[in-house]
Amino acid sequence: MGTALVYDDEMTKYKLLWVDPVCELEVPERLQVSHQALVRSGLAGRCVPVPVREATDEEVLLVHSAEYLEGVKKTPFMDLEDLMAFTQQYGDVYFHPNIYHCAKLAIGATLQLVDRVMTGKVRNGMALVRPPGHHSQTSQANGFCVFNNVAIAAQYAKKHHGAKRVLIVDWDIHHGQGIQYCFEDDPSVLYFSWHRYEHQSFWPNLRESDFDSVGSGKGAGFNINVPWNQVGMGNSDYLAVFFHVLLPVAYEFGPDLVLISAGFDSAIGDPEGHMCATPDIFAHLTHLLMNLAGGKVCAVLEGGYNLTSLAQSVCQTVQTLLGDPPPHPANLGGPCESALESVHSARSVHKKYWSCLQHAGEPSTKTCRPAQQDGPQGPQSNGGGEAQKEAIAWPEPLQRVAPSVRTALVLPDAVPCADGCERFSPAEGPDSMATAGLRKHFLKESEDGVNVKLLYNITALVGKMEKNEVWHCLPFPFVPSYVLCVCSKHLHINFNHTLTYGCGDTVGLMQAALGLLLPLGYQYAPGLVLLVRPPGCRAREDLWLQLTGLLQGLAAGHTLVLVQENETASVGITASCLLGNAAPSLGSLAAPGPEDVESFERLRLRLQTDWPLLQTTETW
Ligand SMILES: NCCCNCCCCCS
Ligand SMILES: [Zn+2]
Repeated sequence: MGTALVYDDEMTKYKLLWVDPVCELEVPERLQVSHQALVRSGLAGRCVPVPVREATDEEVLLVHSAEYLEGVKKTPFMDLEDLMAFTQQYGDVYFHPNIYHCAKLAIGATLQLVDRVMTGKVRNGMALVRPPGHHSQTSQANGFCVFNNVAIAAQYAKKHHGAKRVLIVDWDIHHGQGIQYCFEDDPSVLYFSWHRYEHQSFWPNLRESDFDSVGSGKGAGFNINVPWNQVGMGNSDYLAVFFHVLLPVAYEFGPDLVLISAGFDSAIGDPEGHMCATPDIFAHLTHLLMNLAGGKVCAVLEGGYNLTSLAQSVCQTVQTLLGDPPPHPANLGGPCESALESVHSARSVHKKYWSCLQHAGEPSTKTCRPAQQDGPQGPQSNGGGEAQKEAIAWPEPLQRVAPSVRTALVLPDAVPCADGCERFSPAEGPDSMATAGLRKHFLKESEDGVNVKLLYNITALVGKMEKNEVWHCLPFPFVPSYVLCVCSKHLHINFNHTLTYGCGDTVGLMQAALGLLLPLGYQYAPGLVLLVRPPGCRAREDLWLQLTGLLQGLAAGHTLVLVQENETASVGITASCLLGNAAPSLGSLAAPGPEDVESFERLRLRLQTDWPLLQTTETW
């Protein structure tokens, strides 16, 4: 199944007709540069093009009031004076004779995407739209938004596709208050948003954007706000929130659809965000969501006002939706103190609603630490609207070149090759340092009779992966069961980092994968991931497929999965996972067993000093 791309340049045909320094950022070029970047990189050509359509009144009314819709309907016939007057009643937004048409196309594009994903015509996709939507509310436009595209899409998916649980991930740098208000008391829609907040001093300056707005009534626990109280947040801060707040809850929630309010003003260089996360991080954020909901992920453009980082981030997102493994994550350290405070606050206020957070600490009674002079990544201009003094530069994301063979299988002749894969012939070609290292190690082990021929094949495969000729492979059969990460600097297998972690059940393993293995792996930055399925894991096939999917975020996707002799049946589904197809949904996860929680916490606390991406609370 493919990846849909929904775009129409009609949505570039409105713009600001008067002087307004707040709104001048929201320009038609935002959509043009994003689409052109997708075309030039060849990514658009790999997507399934899906036409836009206008939303019907009924679809607009899923979220907005009739009187608001009636008012907006009049704007195409207004002259400049009336348009300015009409605009005055709302905040930080502008109208144009063609914006009503474009706003209906933005909803229609989003719903076209939802239709194709929910009916299985495509696996996932992206809608490149403007005007954005996440700030607009029942009866008002706000923050460049006229209709709430993503909120309407969630209601539409429930009503027309029987979606029971919809997860909305809003990674835009502004709080999508319009979405929060829409689902405040609705437990069928889990809304997650991080946003620049600076203790309510950043727009839209709302008290209800803070971490203690958790939803109300039956919706309590289904609204998660992670406020950024400093600018300069980077890749490690974003990943820490995914590993320790969003993903554990998302897997417990078990959505049947994921909508991403994909705003890229949270990327480096953005005049609104003032953050430092690089465009490649959106490849990882997208990847980490792609095994939820059986892979049904719809990304919908919201903000993003630096045309360079916007275009690069859109490409990173779409290339990952297409199934290409993300690049090696760049310069990961631990999250900064301010980010840790935000992570801790969100976890502690939600521990009563989500069993995966049951061991989170209590809300910190500490007053917030005196603000550092500089943001975590050095000096940033501190004003919301201040123009950045020095132009921010960052390296262009590296080309993510797809090797000729994506997944190779080393199988006994009797076992049929899974479709889409290549059967790998035994080792040939000169030993690289890497394969020599592996060979030396494995041969040392060969006293206990492990299949030496197989080992040669494995080491040859590693050599091919190292030369990026093959991404994944599935040599088979194999005996021992341990997972080891092979570091990327030079190949040494450092068993100090072998992490043995016994789990009672699937839930415990899944939470350990999210809160321990992934942060550790991302920080360790291995050159190769060797995933060995222990005997008898057929019983947890879906869990192992989740792990196989998630771990492809490491080592630029170079994954070696070793399968037991008696598990021929799992070769096909494992190969499918290595080919980029989503793992089957786990559904909603139950509570992890207390003993699992105990051992998980003990291990995390022991390791977090050396591996700061494991931290979930501030260290002071
Ligand atoms: N000082 C007021 C700044 C208002 N900025 C509005 C930004 C809307 C972003 C939509 S993603
Ligand atoms: Zn925004």
